Amino acid sequence: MAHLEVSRVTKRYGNTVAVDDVSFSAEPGRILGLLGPNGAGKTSTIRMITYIAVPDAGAVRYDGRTVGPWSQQRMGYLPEESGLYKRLGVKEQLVYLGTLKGLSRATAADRADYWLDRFDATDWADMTTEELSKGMQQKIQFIATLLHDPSLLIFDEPFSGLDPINADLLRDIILELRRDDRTILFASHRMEQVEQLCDDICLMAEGDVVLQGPLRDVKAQFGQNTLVLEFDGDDAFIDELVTAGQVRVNTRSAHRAELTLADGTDARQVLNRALDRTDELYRYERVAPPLNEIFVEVVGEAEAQRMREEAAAGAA
Ligand SMILES: Nc1ncnc2c1ncn2[C@@H]1O[C@H](COP(=O)(O)OP(=O)(O)OP(=O)(O)O)[C@@H](O)[C@H]1O
Repeated sequence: MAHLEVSRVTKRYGNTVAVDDVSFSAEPGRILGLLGPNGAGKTSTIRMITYIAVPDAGAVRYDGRTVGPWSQQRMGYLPEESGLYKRLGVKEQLVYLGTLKGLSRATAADRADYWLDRFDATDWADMTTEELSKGMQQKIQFIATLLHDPSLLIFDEPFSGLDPINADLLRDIILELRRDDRTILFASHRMEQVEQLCDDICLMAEGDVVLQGPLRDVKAQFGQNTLVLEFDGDDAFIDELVTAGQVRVNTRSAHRAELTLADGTDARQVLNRALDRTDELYRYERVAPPLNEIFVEVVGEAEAQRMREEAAAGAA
């Protein structure tokens, strides 16, 4: 079974240790979320997996063998920045990129047609990349990543620039690839996306892995300190709880709030307050914290805030 193993890798640039003794593995049929703020070392790690860079120490193995030019043929990498040729036609470019990965022109053309159709992009086949919107370019780049049928896929912020409909389409295709037993690595700042899509996570900060494992196990470690409330009526009780230091607000809208209990606060106090102040409390649930809160706990509020700002900037 094809399997990716990153084993004690270190990468330095001058005095900067971009990646410091990092280990993790990724399995077929699962999606591993590589998560962390800017500068955490995600891109440097991906560059070693894809053999664009070589580790100063440690090794990356795919299917038991150290990565090299051989493994590049079996990997598909969607980088954060577009790597398309602006002046080439969409299909012409896909065929060319396919031949670079070892496909015959005929096979590359057939696969390009198939994927253009799946992405509802057949009409763009003769347009040049520079004529396309950022979201359309992202779809073409995604197709280029899949064309040679790689068994390992690495997606760096794959949803950037996509509207919700296309993001759903992309998500469906990623899940289809997972069902097809590909090994998938998904790097992102967007914790809610990682949470929705990933089976396993690897959280990096400043070159180190600070948390890793199956998402469900990671969440279970952090207990059920989160409350989901849905209600009708006045929501001022939430402000009172915040002012009293009993909860923090994760998300809040007119009839729904997701709150994190402060240490030492009894969930019952919050329940009683909600019952007392709202017209109707129609949902009260204790759940594991969202990934965002886990991140706050592990790396601190300042770093988490920085990452939320980056995610917001990336989504704009
Ligand atoms: N080619 C390079 N030369 C010098 N320093 C580098 C180089 N590439 C990365 N670094 C440094 O290494 C550290 C890790 O960077 P890296 O790009 O791997 O992080 P990242 O987690 O991918 O961040 P981002 O989310 O911004 O892509 C940073 O301090 C960065 O400045």
